[in-house]
Amino acid sequence: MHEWERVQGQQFIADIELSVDTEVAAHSDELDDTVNYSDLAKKVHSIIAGNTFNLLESVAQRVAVGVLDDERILAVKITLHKPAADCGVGASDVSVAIERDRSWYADYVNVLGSESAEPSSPEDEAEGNEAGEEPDSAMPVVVSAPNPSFASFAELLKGDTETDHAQTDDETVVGEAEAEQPHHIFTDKYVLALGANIGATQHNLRWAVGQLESHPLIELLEVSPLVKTPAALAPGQAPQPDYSNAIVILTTELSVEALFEFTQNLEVKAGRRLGEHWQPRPLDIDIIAIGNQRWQNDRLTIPHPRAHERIFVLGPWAMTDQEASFPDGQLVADMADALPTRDDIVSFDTDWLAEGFPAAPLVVAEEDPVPTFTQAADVVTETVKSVPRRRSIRERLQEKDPVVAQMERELKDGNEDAKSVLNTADLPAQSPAVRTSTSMRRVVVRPTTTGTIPILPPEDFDSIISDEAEKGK
Ligand SMILES: Nc1ncnc2c1ncn2[C@@H]1O[C@H](COP(=O)(O)OP(=O)(O)OP(=O)(O)O)[C@@H](O)[C@H]1O
Ligand SMILES: Nc1nc2c(c(=O)[nH]1)N=C(CO)CN2
Repeated sequence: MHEWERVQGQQFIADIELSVDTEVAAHSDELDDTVNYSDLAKKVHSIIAGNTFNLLESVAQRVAVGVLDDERILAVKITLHKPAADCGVGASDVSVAIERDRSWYADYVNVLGSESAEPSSPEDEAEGNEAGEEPDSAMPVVVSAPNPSFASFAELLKGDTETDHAQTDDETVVGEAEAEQPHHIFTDKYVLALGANIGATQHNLRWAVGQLESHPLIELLEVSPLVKTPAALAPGQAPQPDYSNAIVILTTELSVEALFEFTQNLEVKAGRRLGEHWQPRPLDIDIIAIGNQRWQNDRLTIPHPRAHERIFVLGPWAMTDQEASFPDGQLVADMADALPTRDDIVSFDTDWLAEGFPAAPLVVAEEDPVPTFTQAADVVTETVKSVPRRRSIRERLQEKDPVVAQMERELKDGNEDAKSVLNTADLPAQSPAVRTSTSMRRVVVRPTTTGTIPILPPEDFDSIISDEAEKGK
């Protein structure tokens, strides 16, 4: 494909042959029981017109994925014509024909799903430890606390940016290594929000980022710091442990539906149970935004309908991409700063991927009850109108988190549920670490480092806060 063709556009003609079971529709005579060719034509049109491709083969394959997103379609043959192809001897029709079926689609969507190790239980992990090594019973997450005097989310990590990206001898910049590889041609940035508030939260979030990172059709661009916030609850919902959340920004050749299916599978593999809305969860992945696209179907609404009021989405997103905006032009950083829950980020960790990507999630066994807490967590309701009680970050850090305190007490009393909630049994790292980044740059990979992070007594936060403030200058 020539450069001018990509810039000026060109005409394509797609012949699409579907393999569909027509038996049901033949009996019912209902349009809903078969594939509506008008809907399909619109979809194929939006795939071809809405993306930039280098090769006819890429266009054809992307159309095949879009067609097979409808699981009633068993197989598809696509012949894609370019009637005005410039072959150097005058325009002539050039075409590519491909055939794809459901089993190809399943592999395509879950390329790694079939290869990755089976989820392991916390018990397996404990057994798998190196000789004599005790699982770390310390609270592993809080390594850095927000600077209480930060001016805005966009400014928050500015001081960190250079250090984060200074390349040392043993780091490889993925962007440079990739320079020789073909570039992904899909330009829209996909913004995903990851969250977890039960089980091995940090472990499972790192695993999920690793799964996205190693999917051959996904190019990971950015991962935000891991932020901790009180659970936003529906009115009347029982208290829950605090959430850990992060934003991942990527581009992909998967269709939105295929990406969604992949992320839903990750949630299931991490042990997500179906049930109550907004129940505590070991892994949640939402698609927050896709470039400036705005649309809705029966499974997805883009942008995510509740993203604009969630500090655990806007905060880490703004820290990662200071220029990010919603399709209406509003800056994510401004929206984060305007939220009444702005100060609810009790801590954030910019180095949370340093230990690399675990090979498998840690799953709390199906029969285990979801842990219950006898002491209330901070409860905020997720509507901007009801402003939650606000405490300063400093206050929050000085008081011990009530849920953590409660769980530590329960741990002392030998309560195993509390142990799993305290995220105590992270696997050793399996692959190079991706550092979180704080501006729109390529992900930096460096060799794995291991080590445990001790619980910090509250008084140590003061020195962290002043160090952070120093760094921010
Ligand atoms: N942008 C989106 N990203 C992810 N899921 C979405 C999106 N838009 C709509 N959904 C739908 O939401 C469903 C998830 O519902 P569920 O009750 O589990 O939501 P949740 O993740 O618990 O809460 P929330 O969507 O408020 O974060 C998905 O099955 C999906 O169909
Ligand atoms: N802090 C926080 N609260 C939540 C979250 C979340 O990710 N973080 N997700 C929810 C349902 O998706 C409900 N409440």
